[in-house]
Amino acid sequence: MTKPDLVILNARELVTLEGNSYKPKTKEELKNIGIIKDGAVVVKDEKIVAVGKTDEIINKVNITPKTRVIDAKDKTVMPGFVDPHTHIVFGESRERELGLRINGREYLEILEAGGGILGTVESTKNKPEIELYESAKKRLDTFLKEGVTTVESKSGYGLETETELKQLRVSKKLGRTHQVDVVNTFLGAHAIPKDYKSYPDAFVDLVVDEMLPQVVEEGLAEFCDIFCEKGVFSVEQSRRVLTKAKKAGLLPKIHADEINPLGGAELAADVKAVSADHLGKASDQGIKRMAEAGVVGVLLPGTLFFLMNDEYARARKMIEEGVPTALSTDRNPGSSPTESMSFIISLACLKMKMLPSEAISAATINAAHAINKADKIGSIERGKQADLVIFDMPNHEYLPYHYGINHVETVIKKGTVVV
Ligand SMILES: N=CN[C@@H](CCC(=O)O)C(=O)O
Ligand SMILES: [Zn+2]
Repeated sequence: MTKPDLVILNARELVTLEGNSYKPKTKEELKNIGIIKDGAVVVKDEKIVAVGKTDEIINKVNITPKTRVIDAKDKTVMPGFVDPHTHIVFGESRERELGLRINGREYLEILEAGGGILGTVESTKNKPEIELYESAKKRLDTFLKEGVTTVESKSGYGLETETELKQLRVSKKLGRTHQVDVVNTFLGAHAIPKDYKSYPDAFVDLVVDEMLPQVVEEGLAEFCDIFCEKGVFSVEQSRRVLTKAKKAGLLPKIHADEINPLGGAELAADVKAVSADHLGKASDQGIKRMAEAGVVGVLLPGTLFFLMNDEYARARKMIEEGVPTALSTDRNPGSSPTESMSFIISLACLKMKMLPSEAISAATINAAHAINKADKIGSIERGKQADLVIFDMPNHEYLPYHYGINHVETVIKKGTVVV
């Protein structure tokens, strides 16, 4: 065997997630996370070149003085987490809204009154590109320490062409310069700006006729998303934006049925979206249609937790019906200010009754499918990018169990130790 750059040996549990690079895990498959006891991984030129039991690998591998050898005795090794839904490029966060919400104001009510997303729009417009870059970089640093090695990043705090493009350029630069890989999504239709309050369709015109062509022309995004919600964008407006985006070469995603059951899940199936996200109020029919169409359901329990909801998305129903489920932090300045994928996994188990194995599948290989990158990341398999995390814990079940703690000890990105 060629001389490896890095070898991890003796992992008590090596959680490979193997076998689903071309199709996301559904139903029973979610529980099967491909654990190798006393596992080893071999890395060469940023890629995984061998995976197996330590005693088998050690006989095959040609360790040289240049090989970095990591002893993972008593540790658990997993693929880097993939976060398929974030809003990390923004001006200011909105901690003042916490007191308002504790006193009974609703999230959509705050938005209606010009706060919420619209408040962040103001602070984002006024920030120079370099400041947006520096603050988002810090968020990526935190993600990396939490074991997240790829994130999707949305615009949506501009709501006019110049600021939307500014956010996407910042995000793209982060992808080039930061160790965390960043995948861009255009979310020009994230809220209706104040000036368009009485003319929402005119704002949709602006999104599809002015913003979208420039985003595509500059190659600033792979996906297009929209906030389909009562008082924000209707199902028909969402259909229009996503259909146009698809024609222009961007893959559709949708913020669907987060707070009200509008039919966003059904629309996701109609337009063959890559993912439908939130789904707190998705209907039975919507769930069935998503399963048939193979739309990944990205669940964001951190958001419903932070918005003090008692009800969570019906993960068990979705799994039973065959929706490929994924998990995300939804890192943003107002409804989910966290980078902790581990905490999200705990919430998925405690509030949505997902098993630890199911939640881990949802945060790795299925999350990679939600951003169309499962051929490269999301599992520990030969030929995949060497994005690996070593956790100081005896098994995978310990992750959601000992909650609110970062168990990450070492992060390896493209074969290099970065944490
Ligand atoms: N729900 C809509 N958009 C974001 C929240 C953005 C914000 O509150 O700033 C979300 O996914 O939760
Ligand atoms: Zn979002």
